[in-house]
Amino acid sequence: MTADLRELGQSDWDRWYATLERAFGGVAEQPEEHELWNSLTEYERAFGFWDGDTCVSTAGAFSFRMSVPGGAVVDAAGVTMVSVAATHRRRGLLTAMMRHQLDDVRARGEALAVLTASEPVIYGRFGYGVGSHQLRLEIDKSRVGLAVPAAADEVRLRYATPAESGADREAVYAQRVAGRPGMLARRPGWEKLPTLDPPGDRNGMSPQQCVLAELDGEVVGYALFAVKPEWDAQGPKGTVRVQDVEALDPASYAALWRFLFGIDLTSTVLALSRPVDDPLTQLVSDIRRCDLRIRDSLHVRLVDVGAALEARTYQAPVDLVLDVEDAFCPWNQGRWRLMGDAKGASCKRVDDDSPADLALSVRELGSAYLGGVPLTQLAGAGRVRELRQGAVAEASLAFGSTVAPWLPHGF
Ligand SMILES: CC(=O)SCCNC(=O)CCNC(=O)[C@H](O)C(C)(C)COP(=O)(O)OP(=O)(O)OC[C@H]1O[C@@H](n2cnc3c(N)ncnc32)[C@H](O)[C@@H]1OP(=O)(O)O
Repeated sequence: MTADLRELGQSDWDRWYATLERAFGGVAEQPEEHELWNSLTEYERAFGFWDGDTCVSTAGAFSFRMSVPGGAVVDAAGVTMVSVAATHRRRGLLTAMMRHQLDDVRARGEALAVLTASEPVIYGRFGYGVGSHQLRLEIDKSRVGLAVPAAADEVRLRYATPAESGADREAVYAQRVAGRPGMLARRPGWEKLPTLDPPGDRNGMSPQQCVLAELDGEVVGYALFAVKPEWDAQGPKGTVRVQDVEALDPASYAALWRFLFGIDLTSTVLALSRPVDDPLTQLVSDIRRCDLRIRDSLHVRLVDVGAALEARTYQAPVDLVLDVEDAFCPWNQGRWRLMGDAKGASCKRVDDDSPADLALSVRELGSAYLGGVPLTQLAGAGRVRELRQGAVAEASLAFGSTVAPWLPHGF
């Protein structure tokens, strides 16, 4: 087999994207999805292997800005649309694409690459670690109450169409980004993603609905959701599927959830992706009846260890030498001295013979980077080696985040 890696040309998008769709089972997306992903494709960052005239693999990246612990919003390559045709699988095409892409990310000066994986086993070999998780909640409303603060009564709720509420929702979202690591600042065009709602994908759900929360005439929160009406011999048993809830204050947040729980003729509230520290889990009266499930969300790769570790801040003062193993991006391999605190950090190569305090691979650094996976946990699994007593605890405290990282939507 000879296949050439080519940058994506404008006229090749349909064939290129069809290769991706086929690798995901061959069910064509709805026209609205095609149009959106076509408009968001960054052609100069999209490529694939071609076997003659046939596209046999795809990959791309988005030029994201992502929040990191401390509140900075930094460049990150959002790896996306990765596929290899089943006719060409397990011959190294993915590996070749990852090589090409990580070299390109480095050349662009982006210190981080991030992705959501179709299967979590794929990307560890390329230095990605699971850096954030998401909660799924399926709540039996008949058994679960909400302890809503009295101030929620001051919040006014009103329906708005998803389209007409776009500017208000984006303004709220934008204010939330810096406060939670792993959130993406949405560039123009991306505001369409949360309200992408092709009729062919609804499976009995209503079109997407939106409710805005207002305090003193200002929009301070929103909920995007859909309702699936269902009935059986005992009466109504519909489902409220929550796509997103964001609010700028606790009262508005609780008021929005109270609204979602109160929708008539429904018995279940289903939230597919919430942060693992979602205050909702403290509002509910019976956590067991929320059927919590946790799964991996954002996979994080430090492409430039020094620049990435300098881009975030640290919860507690830290001064450590890290011995980093990175076979796929050998420019990161070796010892780095990290000094930092809540104000800033420096991370430089160690040229002298200073001994390392911790030994870990770049994959573990990716897991710990956003503050969602404690280094103590990774050490407990034998994935971080403590070379100086106490170093794991010091590093774990410093790398932590007061707010759990979370990615609100896929890409
Ligand atoms: C960010 C995103 O877009 S995620 C979406 C990823 N895409 C998909 O899941 C679509 C369906 N799957 C595919 O298209 C392909 O199977 C891919 C892209 C996952 C893998 O492509 P391939 O070209 O077969 O991978 P490649 O041959 O480079 O494999 C490299 C190594 O990873 C392993 N590997 C690749 N895919 C998988 C997998 N799904 N599960 C376990 N191991 C895998 C291979 O066995 C190989 O291991 P080895 O080096 O020990 O031999």
